[in-house]
Amino acid sequence: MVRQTIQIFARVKPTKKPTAVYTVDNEEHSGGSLEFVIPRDLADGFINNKRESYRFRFLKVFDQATNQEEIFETIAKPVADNVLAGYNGTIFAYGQTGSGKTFTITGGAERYSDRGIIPRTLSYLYHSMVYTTQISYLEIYNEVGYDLLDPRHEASNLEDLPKVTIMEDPDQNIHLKNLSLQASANEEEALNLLFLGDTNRMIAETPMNQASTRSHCIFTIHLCGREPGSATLHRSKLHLVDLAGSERVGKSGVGGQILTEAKYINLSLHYLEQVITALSEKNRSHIPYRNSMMTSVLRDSLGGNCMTTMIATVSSEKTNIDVRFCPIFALSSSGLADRQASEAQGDLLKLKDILTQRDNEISILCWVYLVALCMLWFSPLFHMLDLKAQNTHFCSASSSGPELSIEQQEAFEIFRNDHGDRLTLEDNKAILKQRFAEAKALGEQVNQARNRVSKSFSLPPLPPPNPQSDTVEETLRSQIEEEKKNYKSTFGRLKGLKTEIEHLQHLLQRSKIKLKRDFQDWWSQEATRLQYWHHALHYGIPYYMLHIPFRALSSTTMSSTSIPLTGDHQTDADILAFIRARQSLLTRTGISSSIHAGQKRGKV
Ligand SMILES: Nc1ncnc2c1ncn2[C@@H]1O[C@H](COP(=O)(O)OP(=O)(O)OP(=O)(O)O)[C@@H](O)[C@H]1O
Repeated sequence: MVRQTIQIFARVKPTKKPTAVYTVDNEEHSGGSLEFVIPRDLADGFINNKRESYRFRFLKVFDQATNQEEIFETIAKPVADNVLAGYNGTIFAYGQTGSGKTFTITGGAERYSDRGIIPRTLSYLYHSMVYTTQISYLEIYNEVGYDLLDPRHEASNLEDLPKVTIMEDPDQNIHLKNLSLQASANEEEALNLLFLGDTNRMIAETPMNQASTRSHCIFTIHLCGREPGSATLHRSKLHLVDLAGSERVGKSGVGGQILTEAKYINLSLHYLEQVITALSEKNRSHIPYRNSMMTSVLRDSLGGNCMTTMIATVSSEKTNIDVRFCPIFALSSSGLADRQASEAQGDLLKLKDILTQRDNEISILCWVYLVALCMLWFSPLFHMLDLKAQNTHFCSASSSGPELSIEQQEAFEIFRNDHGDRLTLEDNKAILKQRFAEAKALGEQVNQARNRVSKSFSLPPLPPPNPQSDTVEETLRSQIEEEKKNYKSTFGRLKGLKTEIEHLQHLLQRSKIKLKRDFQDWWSQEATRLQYWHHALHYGIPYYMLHIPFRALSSTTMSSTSIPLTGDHQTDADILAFIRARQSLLTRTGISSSIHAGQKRGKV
């Protein structure tokens, strides 16, 4: 297996504020370099021997103008290709708080073109080949793991959520308990999971960044697929890691919970540095993975034939730049990046080596597989041969043959007599027969004892059935049936009554409304009538004249008087004119005489 080098790139965050003086130098063969010039601060004292220039080497340095597409093409695409080929991969964003790690890994929220490595990689993977894909999103906060895709995240406190724990099987494979693997059939589903996880992340405001991510987040894409035309399935995973911002505790001016978080963050970043430095050392046998949760989780995806890429994000703002305390520069100054730069030229050859090596490994694996298959087929034969050999061996050993090994002697221990001499096969058979007979006799005794015990504990026999109780039961049962029937019919009747009552209530309601309307009509007519009566009395017109139904008068007759029958705004003169007109009309039509007659008969 060819070991892959860990590749480290740097990205300078664009800024509008005054920047520290820095220069970027990207040479084709020797990689890139980033140099900062930080003038000595006189406030530090008269004697100040601090360095003013800091130069760091990376595989490539991306300056402020670099866009997200370029970052994906150079950094993430090669790793994604490697993952598609069946190898694990990890991409880290590493840097000070506010230097652009989340922007690089997830992306900015303002423009579509600001999409970061995760969305672009998902799009690339889904367009590359048909794979079954699963997503997990782990958050490591203060060295405790949480599942960011756990639906309970929104409703519960962090402490109430189940903690993700690391378990190791005998083959030293890592398993994460309580971390869900969510199947995502397409890019959209995967992006939804990313957004769900991002909303659940632990974010706090720090003096250096208003929305500083306080935890390490590992977005893992688990792939399972086969290359076209191949029957072999391969599994691989790609970890996209947004590390919590490293910060100088003194400088960030924080306390309380944020100070605790900062301590955890810095400590875990320190352990990560240790692992990365150890991986880059050629003859290093022990890699300290177990020191932190993050390195334990990423153990199978760091170093070896896994492609590990780091992008060191740098903010060139004067207030933020403190190269001496940014851990990534510690890595760079430890010579790791230097080594990588010089190794950059050999990468192409190495990749070729890897592929040849892989081909060799595959052919070796095929041979091993073939041999294993043969052994599986012939194993019964081998077993028979082995038994035969053992038998011969034993028979010869039991007489006067060669000495047995200690294990064989222990296995054959029962075949010795009281003096420790080995017995012949016939003797052994006899002993076994005798022991078998003894065991049988013992079994017999146990059975007898069991019978005795069960007899002494047996329950009294059941009383014979009582015919009288049967009839009582029968009567009771029929009574219950009768009651049930009664209940059913009563229930039916009640139901009918209820419907009837509801119907009557409805009718009542309607009658009430009608009555109200009739009363209102009657009342308005009565009011008008009273008004006329009042005027008639006033002007000496007999009461009976007003009792002639208004409808008895034809509309034509009324129109000739041009006085309306009813009206709220009639003047006294109008009403008087109406009464007079009615008086003359009654006289003309002769109705007044019949009224007189009726009045006399007491009908009016
Ligand atoms: N390359 C860039 N281009 C444009 N804006 C950027 C770039 N890098 C970062 N930013 C902006 O800078 C701000 C801080 O960036 P970001 O949140 O990614 O920093 P961070 O390193 O993840 O911080 P922390 O460690 O505190 O979470 C954001 O508003 C982000 O949009």
